[in-house]
Amino acid sequence: MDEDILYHLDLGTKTHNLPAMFGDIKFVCVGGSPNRMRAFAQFMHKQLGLAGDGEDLADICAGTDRYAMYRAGPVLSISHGMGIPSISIMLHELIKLLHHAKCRDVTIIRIGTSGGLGIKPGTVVITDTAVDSSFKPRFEQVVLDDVVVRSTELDKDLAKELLACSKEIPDFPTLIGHTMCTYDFYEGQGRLDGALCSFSSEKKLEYLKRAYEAGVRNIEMESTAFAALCGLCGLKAAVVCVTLLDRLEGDQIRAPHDVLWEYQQRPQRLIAAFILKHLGLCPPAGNKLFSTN
Ligand SMILES: O=P(O)(O)O[C@H]1O[C@H](CO)[C@@H](O)[C@H]1O
Ligand SMILES: O=c1cc[nH]c(=O)[nH]1
Repeated sequence: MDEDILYHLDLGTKTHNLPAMFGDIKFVCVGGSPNRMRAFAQFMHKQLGLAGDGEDLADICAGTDRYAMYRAGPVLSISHGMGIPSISIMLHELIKLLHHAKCRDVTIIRIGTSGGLGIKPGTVVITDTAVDSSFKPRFEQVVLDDVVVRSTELDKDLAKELLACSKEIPDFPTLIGHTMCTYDFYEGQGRLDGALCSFSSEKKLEYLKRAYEAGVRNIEMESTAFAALCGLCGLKAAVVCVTLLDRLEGDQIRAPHDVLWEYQQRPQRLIAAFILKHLGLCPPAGNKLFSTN
């Protein structure tokens, strides 16, 4: 193409010098919420010891209110909204952006929240395989009038490396497991508390227990599309989500806001440790990486 307009990011090959803006990016972190992704960029800014306090980082996609994007050194932090259609659009444009910018050896990580299955709330789950609602490692994409089935394998070595990094952060549990990706938060995740509910509590528990038996440890809404798209485009990818509740115990997220905020920081702290290790850096003295106090 003579020109590529990345419409939802408000960036383009003629309007922006993408190699100058992004050519040195090595880590891309994505997550649903714009505020979380700004907080992560500010946190990375401090961890990397960059100049200034990082409080006034500019939103690179400020010209659109679809997604928010921030950078801290070689780390790009982008929001993707909720659900597969939203993350798919963002990933198509992000992957083209990395291509136009001539980025090399990029690792991409989704840092999210999820519902846990049979594990303590606050546990961080590193996904080995993203599975669909039938516990199969596949993502079905409609292309023209065909349903194309794509693999959802993630990089196993990267998952193991992240688990090894988690050993240095002992104040929360981290484990590797399958992540189930659904098209909905309520009926699609077997919740009884939506506006509609068409099944019994017994049926719900029987389904969630079968998911647990199949190796599922958490449930969220983007991982299969993320794994499929990143895998096909040759990006090393990982999914790291904290669990906000145990779905075998209930449906509503009842933890207070300060607890939920601290939970959200757990994947961020793990990924910061991973990035610093890769860059051969140590966290600054008195930082909050290894302790919440
Ligand atoms: O915490 P984030 O990244 O938004 O992800 C999870 O939270 C949302 C639902 O509350 C879904 O998008 C789910 O995947
Ligand atoms: O239960 C939950 C919690 C967060 N995100 C989800 O998709 N499900």
